[in-house]
Amino acid sequence: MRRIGVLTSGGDAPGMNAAIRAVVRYAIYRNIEVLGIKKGYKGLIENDIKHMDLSSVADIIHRGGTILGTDRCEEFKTEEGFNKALDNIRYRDIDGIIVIGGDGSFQGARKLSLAGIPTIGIPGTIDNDLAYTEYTLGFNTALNTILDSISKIRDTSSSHERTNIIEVMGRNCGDLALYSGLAGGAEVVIIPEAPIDMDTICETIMRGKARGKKHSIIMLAEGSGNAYELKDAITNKFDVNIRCTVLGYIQRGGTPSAYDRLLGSRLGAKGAELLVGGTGNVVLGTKDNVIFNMDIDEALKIEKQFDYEAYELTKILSM
Ligand SMILES: Nc1ncnc2c1ncn2[C@@H]1O[C@H](COP(=O)(O)OP(=O)(O)O)[C@@H](O)[C@H]1O
Ligand SMILES: O=P(O)(O)OC[C@H]1O[C@](O)(COP(=O)(O)O)[C@@H](O)[C@@H]1O
Repeated sequence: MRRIGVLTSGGDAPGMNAAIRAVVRYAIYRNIEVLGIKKGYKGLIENDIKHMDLSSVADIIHRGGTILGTDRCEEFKTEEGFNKALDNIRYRDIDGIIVIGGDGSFQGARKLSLAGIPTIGIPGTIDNDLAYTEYTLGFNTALNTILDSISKIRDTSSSHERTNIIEVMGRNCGDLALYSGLAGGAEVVIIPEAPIDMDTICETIMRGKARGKKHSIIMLAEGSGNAYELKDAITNKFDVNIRCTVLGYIQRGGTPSAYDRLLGSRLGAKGAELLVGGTGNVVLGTKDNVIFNMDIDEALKIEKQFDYEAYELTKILSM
């Protein structure tokens, strides 16, 4: 290998910059040239690709977002778009590509590998919805951002003796709501993996009030509904002082936590090391904090296990 590319794709996530920095610096350390592909797969289609040197990744390790930009590029899924991308990869003499993103991005990486371009996937998404790995880049930072918000919302909810519904990201995966609910002392956690009926929600809030609780927190994953609709449904059932907070994109930005900077640095360097050594069509992950690699197809087949223990513990501890 003489020249590798790196791109970030799908939703951005804190820690992606640490990973880009590690890819670039590790490859240069091994005398390999790195090209930065802008806006995910869109940059491949539009030939928006830049040479990167040591200083292109200076002063980014502490920044959220991604310096390469990202995109949800529908065109790349079409045959025409994919072929344009392939032409540009060949035109730029790119020998292999590191893709930092989620499962959709890995589908794209898999297709490139099948077309003869070795790819390595680095898991980057705040949702933590990739089953094959313990943690994805950005999840830890987003969790801490949510926890900070829960603490603030608890203060005011307590003063006003209110229930607050906090809606967080997570389309198919409730990890952000579940673990922030456990760490933030929520009374109710509503996630796609564990549907809950309205009566149970109302009874939990009423039971808390009856034993003198000043406030209740309901964590709602976006994949399980809308905070304002839930509020209406609860207030139709019983008289309760309730407010909603939709955290939105605040969860995706911000300076990455120590954990995500370390994870990004380790995954980025390992990805470059493997690619330079000729390995392709794999994704990187961690198990017991040790980095491993796995065939992309195998990794994408693994189904996420629901952490029932954490879910039950949240209920027990918030009695
Ligand atoms: N089946 C697919 N084939 C080729 N490319 C895909 C496929 N699915 C997704 N992608 C590419 O990956 C990008 C990111 O996917 P998306 O699902 O939006 O985010 P994530 O990677 O975080 O799951 C898409 O915009 C598209 O360019
Ligand atoms: O930025 P967009 O396109 O509005 O996407 C919002 C979605 O992105 C996420 O933040 C992360 O999604 P990814 O899996 O693409 O990283 C989801 O939680 C959220 O539903």
